[in-house]
Amino acid sequence: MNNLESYPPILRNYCHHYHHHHHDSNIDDVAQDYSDPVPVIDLELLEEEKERFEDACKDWGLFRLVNHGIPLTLLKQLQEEAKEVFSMSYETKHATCSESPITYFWGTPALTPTGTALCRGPKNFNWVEGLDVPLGQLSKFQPQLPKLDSIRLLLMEYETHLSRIATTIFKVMMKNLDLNNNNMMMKQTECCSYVSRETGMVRMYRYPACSDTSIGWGMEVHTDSSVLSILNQDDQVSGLQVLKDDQWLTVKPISNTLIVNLGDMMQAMSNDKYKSVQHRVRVNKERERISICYFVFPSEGAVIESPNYKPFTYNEFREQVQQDVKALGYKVGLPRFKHSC
Ligand SMILES: O=C(O)CCC(=O)C(=O)O
Ligand SMILES: [Fe+2]
Repeated sequence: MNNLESYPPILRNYCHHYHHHHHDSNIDDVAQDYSDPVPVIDLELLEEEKERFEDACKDWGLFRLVNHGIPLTLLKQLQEEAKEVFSMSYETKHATCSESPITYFWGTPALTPTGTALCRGPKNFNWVEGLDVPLGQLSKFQPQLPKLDSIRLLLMEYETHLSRIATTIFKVMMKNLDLNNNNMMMKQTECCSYVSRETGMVRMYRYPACSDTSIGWGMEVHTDSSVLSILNQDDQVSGLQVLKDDQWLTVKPISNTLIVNLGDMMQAMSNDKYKSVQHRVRVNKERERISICYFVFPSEGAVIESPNYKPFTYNEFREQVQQDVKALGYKVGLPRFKHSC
């Protein structure tokens, strides 16, 4: 591991013995062959290839998006700049929390910001650092650090693409689910209530390499609470795994593709026809991994209604999740809102 001072102190202690192993040859899990069981969906052919798209939503809850219209240069530049931001010293990153809406965390993001993970022991937290970026606020502030300001501008450009993609995908889903004339949709004026730009966010992650196999996960098994999540993952280093038919599959890094996963809100809106997919992130032994994840949510106050569920808003869902994590240590999620509960 190079650039030791960029890592949170506990991570340094656990991984510093490793850096002399770092070399680029002999990396077995870089995708060289493009065979990957993950369904490939062409953004321009969502309606033409309806069946393939429907199967991906029902059987996988995840797909690989191609022909997404985001310039490859933008995807790569974001990856590079995210890497640079993470390579700043830990103290610098930590200090950015207090000066801008962008917040830095490490350990478990769900339980949050810094500090709390310290007392839980090095093997009990997630092997990840992250930056939380509320997209609705990007145009309203200017970070002092030039690196942060530069990534802020890139993210603003990226966000216009992501919201276009999320809206396009969501509209076709609503059509396929035959929800266009549904009560839920009629009450809210537009589908945009369910894929809101204002509440969208990006989380950038760095998963440090770690050869210590007793170290747990980059991120433990979970489903996303979002409507949709769109992931720009490192195009060299793998880590993301998805549960399909009770088996864990590694989602290969393939340049110029995005990974879209359906979140809990989408599963509820579809009345469980579509799946909010379970996934996790493994720690890579040899190389650190960067991923940039976009989450889109319903707008504040948008009510989710479907036969299996009591009507609820995303805010109610989020609060319930926070409460459960605090009280039980894990997220219960959708079952809390089912009629049978
Ligand atoms: O880093 C990744 O590949 C996935 C991250 C993720 O699952 C999440 O942020 O919810
Ligand atoms: Fe996730």
